[in-house]
Amino acid sequence: MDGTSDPTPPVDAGASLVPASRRPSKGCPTMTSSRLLGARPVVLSLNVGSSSLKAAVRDPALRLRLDVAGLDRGAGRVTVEVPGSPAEDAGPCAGWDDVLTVVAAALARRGLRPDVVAHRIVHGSPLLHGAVPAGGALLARLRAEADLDPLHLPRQLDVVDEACRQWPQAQVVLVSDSGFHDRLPDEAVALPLPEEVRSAGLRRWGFHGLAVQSVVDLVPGLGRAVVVHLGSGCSVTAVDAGLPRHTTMALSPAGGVPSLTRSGDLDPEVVLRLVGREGSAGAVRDLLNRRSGVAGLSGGRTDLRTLLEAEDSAADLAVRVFVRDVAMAVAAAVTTLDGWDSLVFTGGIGVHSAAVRERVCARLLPVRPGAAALHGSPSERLVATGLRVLAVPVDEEAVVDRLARTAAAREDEPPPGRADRDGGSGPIRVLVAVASRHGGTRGVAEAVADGIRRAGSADVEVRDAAEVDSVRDCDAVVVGSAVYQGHWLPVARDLVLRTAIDLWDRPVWAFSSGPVGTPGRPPEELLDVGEMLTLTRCREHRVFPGRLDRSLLGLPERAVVAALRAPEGDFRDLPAVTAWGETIGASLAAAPRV
Ligand SMILES: Cc1cc2nc3c(=O)[nH]c(=O)nc-3n(C[C@H](O)[C@H](O)[C@H](O)COP(=O)(O)O)c2cc1C
Ligand SMILES: Nc1ncnc2c1ncn2[C@@H]1O[C@H](COP(=O)(O)OP(=O)(O)O)[C@@H](O)[C@H]1O
Ligand SMILES: CC(=O)OP(=O)(O)O
Ligand SMILES: [Mg+2]
Repeated sequence: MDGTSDPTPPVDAGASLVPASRRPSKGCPTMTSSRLLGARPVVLSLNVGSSSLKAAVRDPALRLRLDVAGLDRGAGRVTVEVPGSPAEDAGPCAGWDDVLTVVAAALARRGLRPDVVAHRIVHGSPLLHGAVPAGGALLARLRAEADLDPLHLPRQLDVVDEACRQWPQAQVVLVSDSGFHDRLPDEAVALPLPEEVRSAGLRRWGFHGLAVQSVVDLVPGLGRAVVVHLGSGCSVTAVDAGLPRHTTMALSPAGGVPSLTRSGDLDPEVVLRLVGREGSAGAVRDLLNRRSGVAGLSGGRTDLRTLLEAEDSAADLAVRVFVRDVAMAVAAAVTTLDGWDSLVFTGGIGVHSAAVRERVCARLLPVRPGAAALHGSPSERLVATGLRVLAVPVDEEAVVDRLARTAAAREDEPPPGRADRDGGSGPIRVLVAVASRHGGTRGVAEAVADGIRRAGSADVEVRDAAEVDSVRDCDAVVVGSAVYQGHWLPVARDLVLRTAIDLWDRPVWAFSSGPVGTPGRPPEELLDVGEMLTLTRCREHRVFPGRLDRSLLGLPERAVVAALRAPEGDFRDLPAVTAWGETIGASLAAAPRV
C-alpha cells in the first residue's frame, strides 16, 4: 500500500434555476426566453486544460462526463461516462479544432441540449470574479490579454466562441480558475515590487483554484492542508479551514514550480538575458511556456511514465529537478500554516503516478520529526507521523457547475430594462455618474443632466460614481471624472471596471473635466481614458475645462498645482456643457436602444 486513500466520490452540487428572459449580451448570441423553461436547467461545464478537455452535463444530477486527453500531442482520446455504466473509450479526436464537435455529438446522441454553457477561464483579472456572464466587453478584454498565457486563454476563448455557435440558445458563463484565491492574505498577493508597478496590476492571482476548491468540497476534515496539483500545469497551495494561505503560481500559470512544459519561477536576470537572446518578449514567452519545465530538461519529453522508465541522464535529471522543486514548494507552503494535517495530490500525475508521489514524499521526510527513522514507503512513514496523505481525483467541472448555477440564478431576475418595465413607452432612464474631488466636475455633470432633460422627456439622475453599485436599471449612462495628474479619479475607473459588462449593453458617453486657464493647463495627455472608452464602447468623449479654487486644496495639492503652473479660477463653460447634454438627449430620444 502506498499510503494514499481511495478517491473520494465526487459530490454533485447545484441550486435550481428559475426561468427568465434576459438582456442579450454582445459577443455571445441572444438567449431565447424559452431556454430555461424547466426549473432544472441543463448546464454543460467545460474545462479546457493545457493538454485536455473535460466536460460534464448536469441538470443538476450528473448526466454525462466526457474527457479528451492527450490533445497537446495531437493524439486526443475520448472517454465518455454515463452514470451507472463504466467509462467507455469513444475513439480518437484529431485535435483542438474538432473537440467541441465531439462534445456536441455526444450530447446530441443522448438528447441533451444545454441551457447554460459554463467554461473554466484561466486568467487573473479584476473583471473575473467567481462566475460571470460572458458579455462582449469581457470577452474583448480577455482576448486583448490572451497572449499573457498562450497555453490556455486563446484556446479557452475559441472554445467559448464555438460554444456560442453550437448552442445559440444557451447562456454562457465564464468561471474563474483564480476565484478560490480571491481570499489569499495580502502578503501572499503582493509581489516584492514598487507600489507603482503593483498598482498597474502585477500581483499574485493564483490558479488551479477550481481543483483546490474541489478538494475542499470532497474531503471532510481537511484541516491545514497542502494541495499539490500535478497535471500539465503544476502548483502547490496551502489551505487552512477552506481558505487559501499561499499558492505558487502568481500572475500567470507559467510561474511557481516547474510544469510539464513551463519553466516556473526563474531568476529575473535569466528572463532578461533570454529577451536579448530570443529577440522579443513573445519568443521568450513561447520558450518559457512550451519548451521549458520537464520538457526543457528532458529534450522534449513530457510523460513522466516514460521519463521514470528511461535510463538516460536527461530523463533522470528532469525527474529529480521536478520532484525537488515540488517538494521544496510543499515545505515552504507549510510555513504559511500553523500546523500541518493533510498532504493532497491531485491532477493527472498526482492521482495516477504513485512513483512521483513517493518521490515527493521521500524528500519531505525531514519535515516531519521522527519520520526518517520509521519503516515503510515514504508516504506510509509520513502517515505514521499523523499526516493524512491523499490522492484525490478532483471534479473541477462540478465546481464550475455549482458556481455557474449560482451566477445564472443571480442573473435570473435582472432589474427590468425599459422595454420590460413599461413596454418601452415610459421615460428613458439616464444615469450621469460623476467623480469629483472639489465639486467642480459635479457642476459639469449637473449641466450635462440639464441638457439631456431639455432635449426630451428623459428621467435623468446625477450620482457620485462611488455610490453606483449597478447600472442595470438605466437605459443610458454618462460617466465623467475630474482629471488629476493625467488620470481619471480612481472611483470613476473603478465604476467602469465593475460595471463594464452592463455598460457594454447600453449607450455610454463620457467626459473629463480638467484643464484650467487659457490655454488649458496642464497640457498633458489623458493617460488611461482610452481604456475606459474601449471597455464601454463609448459613443463620444469630451474634455471640458475645469475649476481651480486654491482655498479648497490641501498642501500637497497646492504644491502640485504650483509645479504644474495651473492658474486659479473657474474656467468651466457650463452653457457649452449643457449644449452637449442636449445632443445626448436628442440622440436618445431618436434611438433609445443600442
Ligand atoms: C493637484 C491637481 C492636479 C491636477 N492635475 C490635472 C491634470 O493632470 N490634467 C488636467 O487636465 N487637470 C488637472 N487638474 C485640474 C483639475 O482637473 C480641475 O481643477 C478640475 O476642475 C477639478 O475638478 P473637481 O473640483 O471636480 O475635483 C489638477 C488639479 C489639481 C488640484
Ligand atoms: N499514470 C500516470 N503517470 C504519470 N503521468 C500521468 C499518468 N496518468 C496521466 N498522467 C499525466 O497527467 C497529465 C494530465 O493531467 P490533467 O490534470 O488531466 O491535465 P490538464 O493540465 O490538461 O488538466 C498528462 O501529462 C498525463 O501524461
Ligand atoms: C492553471 C493551469 O496550469 O491549468 P492546467 O493544469 O489545466 O494547464
Ligand atoms: Mg487541469
